Amino acid sequence: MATGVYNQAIGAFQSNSHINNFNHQHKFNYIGRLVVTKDFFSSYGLSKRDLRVSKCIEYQTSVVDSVSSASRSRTSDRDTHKKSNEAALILVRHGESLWNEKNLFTGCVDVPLSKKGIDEAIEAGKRISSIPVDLIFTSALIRAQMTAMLAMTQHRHMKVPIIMHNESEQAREWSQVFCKDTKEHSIPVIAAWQLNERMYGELQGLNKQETAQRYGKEQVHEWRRSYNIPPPNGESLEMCAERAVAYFRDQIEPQLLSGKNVMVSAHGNSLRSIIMYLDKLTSQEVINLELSTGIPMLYIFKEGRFIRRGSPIGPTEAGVYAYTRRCVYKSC
Ligand SMILES: O=C(O)[C@@H](CO)OP(=O)(O)O
Repeated sequence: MATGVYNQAIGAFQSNSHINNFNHQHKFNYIGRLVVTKDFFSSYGLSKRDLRVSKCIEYQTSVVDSVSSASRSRTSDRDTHKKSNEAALILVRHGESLWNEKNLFTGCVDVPLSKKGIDEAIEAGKRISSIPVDLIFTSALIRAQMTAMLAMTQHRHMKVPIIMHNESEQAREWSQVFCKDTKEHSIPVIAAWQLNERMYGELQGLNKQETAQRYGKEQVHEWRRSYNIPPPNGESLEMCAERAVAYFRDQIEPQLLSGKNVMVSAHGNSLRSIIMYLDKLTSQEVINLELSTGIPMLYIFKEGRFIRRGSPIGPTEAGVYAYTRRCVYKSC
């Protein structure tokens, strides 16, 4: 296996001013630390010369696309000729919701993004704007759907995300698109309840800080972060994982296997359970896994394995860490 190893993690997951400067100076955006095979390069029609962009890396990554308009017009060709058995998986927790802002337990309550959440979703879109996306999965909740849609407004391919309505024969029939070219410039979006936030039971709508004062920090921490202890009448992470990971394996993995690049826009706990599966975390390790709102995380799927990429390395980048295994729990 011819493999280029990129040792320096800088780039698309750093601050946006950095990204903008970087894009201005170079033809390509890029995604931090990557292991990319030769096949993966050629599958997007990128040459080694095209990919020489930074003193910090040898080559560019093939999941990253050229920003030039000429290259943009070649995108569909490139996609058509894609033969690689590698695919990109982008996971993004929705931007801040109006209830995150108020510090309320949200769970399956369908709350929209706050102003800050909208900005976060747009910033998330900038970070992934050079990664071709073939298919989007979101939860059934509006905050995840808004995040996916807003993120895609920033994408270089300018494809239009279209929600697939599979709830009835009529819904399928009535939402058909009859132009091949228009279809090619669209990205199907599949909304699935299985990717919803874990159901928080009787905590939904309560203030997190007041709940910690009432029941004690430790009890609330147990409800929020233990693996198999559910909040009153709610789902534990284990229960959430049963549906979210099953959905991921049955519906999302086959798409990656077929070479499609997939974005999943979902929630703190549904994504924690999926990451637990992808990174083979133990039920102890997942306790310390925290996800930031609106920070995309990139995985490369190759030969049945998920290779995690994308979180920047270095103390100065703490503000944009997508997630950290070791975090200090804060009762907020
Ligand atoms: O309220 C919720 O639904 C979740 C995510 O915001 O909270 P927690 O941080 O407890 O997982």
